[in-house]
Formats: sequence, structure tokens, C-alpha cells
Amino acid sequence: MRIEDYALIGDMQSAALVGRDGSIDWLCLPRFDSPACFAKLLGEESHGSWWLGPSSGEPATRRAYRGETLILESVWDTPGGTVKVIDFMPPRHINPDLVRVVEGVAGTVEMSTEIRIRFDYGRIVPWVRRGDGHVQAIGGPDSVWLRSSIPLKGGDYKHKATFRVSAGERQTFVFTWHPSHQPRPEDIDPIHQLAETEAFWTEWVASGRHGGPWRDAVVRSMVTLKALTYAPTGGIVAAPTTSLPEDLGGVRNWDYRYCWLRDATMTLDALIQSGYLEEAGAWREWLLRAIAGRPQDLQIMYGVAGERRLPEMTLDWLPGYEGSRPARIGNGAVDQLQLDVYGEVINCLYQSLRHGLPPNDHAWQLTRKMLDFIETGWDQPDEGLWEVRGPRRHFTHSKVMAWVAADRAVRVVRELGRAGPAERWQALADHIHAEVLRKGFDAERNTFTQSYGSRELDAALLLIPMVGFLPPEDPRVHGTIEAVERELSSDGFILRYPIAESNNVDGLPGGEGAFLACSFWLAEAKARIGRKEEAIELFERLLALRNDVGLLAEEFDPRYGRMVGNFPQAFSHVPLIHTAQALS
Ligand SMILES: OC[C@H]1O[C@H](O[C@H]2O[C@H](CO)[C@@H](O)[C@H](O)[C@H]2O)[C@H](O)[C@@H](O)[C@@H]1O
Repeated sequence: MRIEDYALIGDMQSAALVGRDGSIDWLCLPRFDSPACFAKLLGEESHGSWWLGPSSGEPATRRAYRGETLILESVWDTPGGTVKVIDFMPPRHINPDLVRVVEGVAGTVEMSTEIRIRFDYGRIVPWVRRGDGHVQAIGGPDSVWLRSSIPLKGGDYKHKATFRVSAGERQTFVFTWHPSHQPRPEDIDPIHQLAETEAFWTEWVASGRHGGPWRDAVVRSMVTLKALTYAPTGGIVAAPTTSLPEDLGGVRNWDYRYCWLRDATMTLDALIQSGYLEEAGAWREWLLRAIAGRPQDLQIMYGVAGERRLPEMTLDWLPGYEGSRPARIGNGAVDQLQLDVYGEVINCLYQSLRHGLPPNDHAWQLTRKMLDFIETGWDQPDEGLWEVRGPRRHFTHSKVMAWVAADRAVRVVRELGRAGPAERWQALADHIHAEVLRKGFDAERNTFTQSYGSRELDAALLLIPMVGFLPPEDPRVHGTIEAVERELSSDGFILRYPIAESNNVDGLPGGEGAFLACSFWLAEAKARIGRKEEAIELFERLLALRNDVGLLAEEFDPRYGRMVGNFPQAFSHVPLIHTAQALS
């Protein structure tokens, strides 16, 4: 199954990927970053999956989300009739539930289902007990109850059933996870939950401001971002998957089920612009809890509840997506120095205040402490926003974001009346600004460069006008946009940076696809410098990459014409929203 053949369902604590063939191949419970109980995505059927569809095994004829919700409807037109499978996860009450409803639409269709429950990413084959209308699977801390209106037959480490559904008939399946030491979870009414889930998403969308010619794409992206928000704490994951490869068959496979300060602040920017202040408030509280302590101990990412240790390890029993080994959990980038995150966090706190979030003394203290760190640390080399695994460098984008940190702190004092040494911070901002223009700009080629003294380019430089470092009309901005487009294009989309053996900046073997966020940044940058037609043309081409249900992975690889990287990826949906807003 290609990455773009999957659709997302979720309950804002975890998420599942449903294939076009009706197979659920990825689900981690109870949290986004818990071990998977369906891990076929990174392996085989024997690593856990749940298929439900017409017995012929054909892929769905069409799929769509119901209205502006996260309820997936897959429809099969078959010679005997038409059938619909409705998949969703109700917003969580006590235990996580995954509900599948089969609805006969016309004629009669023979349906089949086959479920292999595995715990710990496919490693644990659970004990199974069968009772009246249910199956219970237990393995270590995990237990699953599966209730269905159709009896399931067990054998060969799986459960299956074949049944016929005619127009107007409905069959239901409810899969509930709970800790294995607790008594049987309460049964939910799947049809009542369907109505509740529909109401939840419809009301959430209605509570924001969305408009413009690309409303549908923007709303689908917003719903996706909300689905990546961990409701109990306000943390936001970068994506619900691990190890979907950036290079098919290669080693660039990372775990994104954590809360990056960079990705989360960008996500919040998009939510705030559309009026979702509640999420901004929840995230600010999450931030204050997660990073409480010394500013020099600030990490670039945390677990969804603020966990600090995210040790990277490989799951050697999984063959990986299309053989892309290793499958990893945890993320070694947690220990990196990435100076840009200070600017991103302070900018996000500033934007939240500007949009009406009430001031918070702890958040201001935090801002001041981060500024103390930036004052002494901004001139250090770092790993940069791309989290390179090669040597640290003086990345130009990192320095630009250090300037953003100081600039936004000054604005909070001058525009919003907070107390702080604005003049000292302004002097710092001016000093950083001057150094970037001196060391990060190649006057001969009229472009900013990836790092001081380098001749390489970097698509993150497209953000220079967006963050206000230079105005859009500045010739250096124009020169950089032109250089990035000229030198980093791959089939009309944009690479993060050049990947060549002679310049192994990221320290990793293999190549990668075009980075979708960077491609949207080019469209937004073009819009800002007045090249609106070109911007729209590129934006429309990017929108055409979305799959049939409007979702984007991290990258698109023109070599294969396929999406690659984790999926769906907040970092791709955020700039989609920003570009639509800039163009509208
Ligand atoms: O390319 C190497 C790095 O790739 C991942 O980082 C990317 O994803 C992050 C989450 O979306 C994003 O914040 C970062 O800008 C991207 O480069 C991976 O997480 C890293 O461990 C890896 O070194």
C-alpha cells in the first residue's frame, strides 16, 4: 500500500491509518507514542492489522470524510451492490475505542473481515478469550475487547468472519483498548458515538474562521492538525507515525510521535490565525510544564505529556515500510542544539497575546529566561532546524531565528506593555541582524547561504521575509527566492538543501524527496513578493499532491511520483494553511 493510500482517523490521543483496501495497518494505544497493536505498516500482516471489506478484496471505489469531520467513509461498488464502511474513533471518554460500521447501500454484498491483534509493535501475540459477542486479547499491560454484531471465528492467530449485507442493513464492530489489570471496559453504543463524533468535529470546525477559495483544503488541514493534538495535555505531535521512510528502502526513518517545539509552534500559528485560541492556551500550559527548569536544559522536543527522555532505538523484528530499515522509536534529535526553537517559541507566545490570549506571568518569565540564554548562546554553531546529524554549523536560519527571539521580546515590551530591558534586547537584535547580513549573505550571487561562509543554499532561507527579518521587496529576498528556486528544485518542488556526497551536510546516507513545507514556503514567498500568479500555480500543483482525502506526508519524491516520510505530517499541512491565507 502506498503512503497516500492511507486515511487518518483518531481521537486526539492516538490515531489509526486505514488503507484504501479497508485494512487498518497502524494503531498505537493508548497514546500516539504507545507501542502499536497494528503495525503492518512497518511489516507484514503478522505484525497486526484489521481488514474489513468486500470478500473480493478490491480497494474502495471511493473514500471521503463525512462532511468536515474525521469520520472516514469508504464505499465499494461491486457487481452485487454497494456497501459503505464507516471508520472512526470517538473523542475519548475513558478507554480508546475504534468503531467500524458496515452499511448496505444497494443490492447485497459479501463482506469479510480478518483481524490480527498484536501488541508491542507486532512482537507479542496475545492470549485470546472468546465470549458472548466478544473477543478479548491480553498480552502484558495491554488488553483489547472486540465486540461485533457478527460472530468471529478464531484460529491460526487471527479472527475472521464472512457475512452478507443488503441495502439498509448495518453491522457494527467496536475495538476497545484498556489496561489488562482492569475489569472489562464499559460497552459503548457505536451508533450513538457516531452521532456524537460527527457533532464534535462539526462544531469544532464551525468555531473557527475559515474562508477563501481554498476553504476545503484549509479545513481538512485544520482537522488534521487538531487530530494531532494530544487533548489531555495540549501537546501536539509532528505526525502519528514512526519510520515511514524519507528515502524508500533507505535509513532515513524517524519517529515523529512527539511534540517538537518548532512543529507545534508553527501548528499553533495556523490555529491562532483561524481563531482557535483555546488550543494556544492549552499548549502554553503544556510548554510551561514541559520546559520548567533551567533555560539551558530546554529541549527541542518532548513527549506529549512533557517527557524528556526519548531514547532512540531500533525495532529489529520489523522489516520496515517497503524494506526501509531500521524501524526506529524514540528520537536522537532530542539532545540537539537547535537555536531556531527559541525564536519560534517566543514568536508563538507573542502571536498568542496579540490575538487575545490573556497574559501569563510564568510565560513572560520563561520568555525572559530564554532571552538570557540567547544573549549568551546565539553565536554557537548548532544542528539547525533540519536536525542534521553531521557536524554543527553556523546555520543562517538559526541566527535569523535568534534575531526573531530578541525582536519579538522587544515587541512584547513596546507593543503589549510588559516590563523588560527592551533597549538591551533591541541592541542584541541589531547585532545579530548585522552579523547575518555580513556572514550569511553572498553578495556576489545575491543570495543568503545555508551557513556562514558556505556556498550551499537552504530552503529555510525562504522564511526570511515571513519572519520579518527583511521586507519582501528587499533585493536580497528576491535574490534568495530566485536562487532557491533555481538550485533546489526537483521536478518543480523544493528540496530542503542539496544532497550530494561532496556536501554531506546532514551526515546521512541516501537521498530524499522534495520537502513539502519548503515547496509551500516558496509559494508563500512568491505571493509576498507580488508574484501571485506563479504562487497560485505552484500552490495548486502542491494541492494536487494531496491524496484522495486531502492528506500530505512530509515529502513527495518525484523519482517515484509518491509521497514519502511520516504521514500525515503537521509540518506540511501548516504551510498549506499559511499559503492559502497569504493568497486569499
Ligand atoms: O533529516 C534528519 C532529521 O529528520 C527528522 O527531522 C525532521 O522532522 C522534524 C519533525 O517534523 C522537523 O522538526 C525537522 O525540521 C525535520 O528535519 C528527524 O526527526 C531527525 O531525528 C533527523 O535527524
